[in-house]
Amino acid sequence: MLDKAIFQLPGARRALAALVAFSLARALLTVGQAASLASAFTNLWGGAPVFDQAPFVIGFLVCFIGRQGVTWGQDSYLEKFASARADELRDRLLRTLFSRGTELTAQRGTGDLCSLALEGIDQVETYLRLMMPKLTNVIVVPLVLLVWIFPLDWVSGVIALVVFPFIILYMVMLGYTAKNEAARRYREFGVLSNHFVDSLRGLDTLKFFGRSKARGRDVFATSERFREITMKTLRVATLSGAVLDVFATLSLAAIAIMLGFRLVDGSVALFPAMFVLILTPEYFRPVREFAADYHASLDGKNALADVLDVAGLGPEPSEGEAKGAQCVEGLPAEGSDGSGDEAHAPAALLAEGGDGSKGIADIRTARLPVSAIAPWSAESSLALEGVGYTYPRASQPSLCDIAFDVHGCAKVGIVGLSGSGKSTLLRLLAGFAEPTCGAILADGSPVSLHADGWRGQATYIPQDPYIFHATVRENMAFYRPDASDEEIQAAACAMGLREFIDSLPQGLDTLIGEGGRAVSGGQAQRIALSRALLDPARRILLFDEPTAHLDVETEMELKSRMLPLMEGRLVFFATHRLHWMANMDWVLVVESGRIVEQGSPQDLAAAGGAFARLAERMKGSGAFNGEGGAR
Ligand SMILES: Nc1ncnc2c1ncn2[C@@H]1O[C@H](COP(=O)(O)OP(=O)(O)OP(=O)(O)O)[C@@H](O)[C@H]1O
Repeated sequence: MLDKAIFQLPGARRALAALVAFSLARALLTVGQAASLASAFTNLWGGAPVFDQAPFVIGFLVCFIGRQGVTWGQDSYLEKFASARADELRDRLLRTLFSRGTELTAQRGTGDLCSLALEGIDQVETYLRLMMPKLTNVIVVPLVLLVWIFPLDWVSGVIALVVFPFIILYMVMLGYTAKNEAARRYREFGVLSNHFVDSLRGLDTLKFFGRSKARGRDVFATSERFREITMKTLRVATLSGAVLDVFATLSLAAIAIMLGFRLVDGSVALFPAMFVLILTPEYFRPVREFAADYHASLDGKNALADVLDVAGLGPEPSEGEAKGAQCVEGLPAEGSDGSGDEAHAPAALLAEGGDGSKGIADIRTARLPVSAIAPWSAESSLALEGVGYTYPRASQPSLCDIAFDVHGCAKVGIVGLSGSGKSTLLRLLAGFAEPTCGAILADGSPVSLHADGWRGQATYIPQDPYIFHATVRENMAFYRPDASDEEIQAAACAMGLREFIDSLPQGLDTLIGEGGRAVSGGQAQRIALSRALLDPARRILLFDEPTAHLDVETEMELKSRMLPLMEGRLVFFATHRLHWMANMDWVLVVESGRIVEQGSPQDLAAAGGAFARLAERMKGSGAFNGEGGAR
């Protein structure tokens, strides 16, 4: 019944202790209420004057008001606790999404993550608010009431005691059924969210290929499945609640009937009979309240497990799981807030034998120091040693034994056939993912490129840079919101955006991106390049096929603007278009996740090895001609 995940929340033990105290107060006040009422009633039955009952009436009122006060105190305490935990979880979740977003969206899907961040956290809050007090009430209240019932009427005490474990057993059995149904419903909701977002994103493609109606039917079918599972879960919930109610009512009736018979034959006095009769419904009330909300809170329970898992706070995988997975992410150090600010050891350094096979538990507990990364300069160096990477859930590594080093403001080209691992290598260099084995050294010290110290000085420019729903100015000054108009205008000129901006109705203040004015692929690239240009602190540029979908004329024009931007910076440039390699200082040739050749472009071209073969194979698609021009 008690969800262990709750204990992973800060202050959960203290909150449970406070709730136990509230439950205890509630139980004692209930006893006070019952005793006052039973006394007054017994006295009146015995012919005592009405006015003499004033102390009992006052006692009853005091207990009644006290009980309302306890409920109010408990609710407000929990309100604060639940909303503080929900805020922390939302904060933690969002920071994890911003830090490991690309990896997580690939794993779980955008729609699922959106619903987790929006609805999921609300469900967790409701879950904490509803279930924690109900749980302590179920445990504490019946126990306290039994302590009072037994001495006064042991027969009723025995009936209540015998019935209670059956009720709990029944609840546990139903709980399992409901849990499975709710887990299925929760999973289905994630599928539905992903399906919906995916359909919206791919609407153009679906329309173009005449598949939008079929896709609409798919979304309908998924929604229907979700509806059916929801109805099934509700059926289980309603039925179980009703059965539990009947069970509790029958037990109550049994105690009442027994009391009635014994009252008539004189084996029990009126006061204990009244007292027990008043307390019995209170004895079963916590169980009924728990059962009534149990099903409603299951989504929150699933969401809590999910949030903790995504935010990296979930239960640690077993040794076996860890060994089975070659991919072990860099994990925040103890006390870390997960922002990546703290130094934490790259998992690679902790893996034995360089294959990432050491147990995850060892890795979580290991605390090797990781150096801070200094701002990149002409004297800096970066070395990858035996680096490998396996995507989560992938059976094969995408990168193996990657080793190279770069010094100062070098321009490094990364080439290879489609699927060879260029983007994966860039993702590691951008700090989007941690190597699963091997080590990364900056200036000779182990580092995690996941840390802000690296990310803060790197710019990642993919094939389709993301244009935010914001003004042109905001999009360009993304890394430096304080950039002056003059600086933005200068960047616009340098990147060939002048004409485009002049053509916009509100110039730099025109809204672009989704829901605003659309921009072409080339314009998006220029905006992304302006972002890097406007922030001189960004001395590391990571290009992932930035011109792959541009026509040759646009590419050549853009190239003439990009090359000056690369000067005085460390550049990694992954591309299929080999003419760029003539402008690089060093080239890495990747095949099936391994670097098969590296060297200066001229040496590689002369060597007649993998690079020369690749150039031969790519003739006609912007091949390498040794002079930096496409042919
Ligand atoms: N999210 C992922 N999960 C599992 N495997 C992946 C994932 N992304 C890429 N891969 C696999 O990793 C390998 C390398 O992919 P990567 O995208 O790095 O290649 P690439 O050289 O950049 O290809 P391209 O030139 O087509 O972009 C491929 O086999 C690919 O299928």
